[in-house]
Amino acid sequence: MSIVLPDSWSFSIQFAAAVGITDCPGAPRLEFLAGRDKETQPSPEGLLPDAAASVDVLIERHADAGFSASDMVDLLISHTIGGQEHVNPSTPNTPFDTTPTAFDTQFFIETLLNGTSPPFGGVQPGEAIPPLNGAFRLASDHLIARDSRTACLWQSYANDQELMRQRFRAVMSKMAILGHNRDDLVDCSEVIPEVREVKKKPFLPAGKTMDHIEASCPDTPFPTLTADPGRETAVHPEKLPGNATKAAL
Ligand code: HEM
Ligand SMILES: [Ca+2]
Repeated sequence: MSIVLPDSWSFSIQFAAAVGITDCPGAPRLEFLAGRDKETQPSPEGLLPDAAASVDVLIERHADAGFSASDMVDLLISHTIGGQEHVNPSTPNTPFDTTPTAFDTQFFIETLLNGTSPPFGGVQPGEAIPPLNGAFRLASDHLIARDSRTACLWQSYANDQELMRQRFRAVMSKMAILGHNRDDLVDCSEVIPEVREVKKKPFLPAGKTMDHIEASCPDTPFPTLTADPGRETAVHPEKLPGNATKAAL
């Protein structure tokens, strides 16, 4: 049997995301459903969540789209392989954790380190002080990591790669069918490549101790982690994959 699939931007975006993350050790193998219609209208202004917004507003925005506060945390697992160039253009290509090429739990550890390294030129709207030179922290991630509604789930991922991976797969399946009837789509998950394991165990960046963790879940202590040896870690964005070319331009 052959299936004719309509080509569409949403097909390409979903497919590229599901295939793309398999390049990062630790990523889940996402479900991939094909068969979306062509959609040519731009999204209305103001619908995307703003890194400078309060947690109340961010929770409301996600609720509008059918996502709970816990779903919002689960979607933010994506930031373990993220970075920025538009929130503070004076520090382009700065990552959200020290391992932006690994789909690991470092994002949930490092967002809870206290902020000690203000960017040269000052903190911009949507930015919070990062814990390491060369790293970047979104104000939204900083607040959600510490908010009483989300802090315990946030912390639960700090030392649990498998839970984090499973929850990301589940919430991405939910996001993928927004505005669609699941039964109208075709499950093509088998075309998504196999994934690799992340080798390194969760750690504190060199130079940090447990005293630098701003533990924010009253129910459970933050897991005890060991710091990498050596001098305090500095993140060197120009050494990240893909950035060498950008730096040379
Ligand atoms: C509270 C919700 C969210 C906020 C406020 C937020 C905000 C941001 C901002 C401001 C950036 C930097 C963009 C730039 O300067 O180039 C970013 C990057 C990124 N975000 Fe989010 N985001 C949110 C949710 C999500 C979700 C749901 C996903 C995917 C499931 C996601 C995936 C990413 C990725 C992969 C990057 C890195 C892009 C790159 O490296 O070029 N984010 N986010
Ligand atoms: Ca990472």
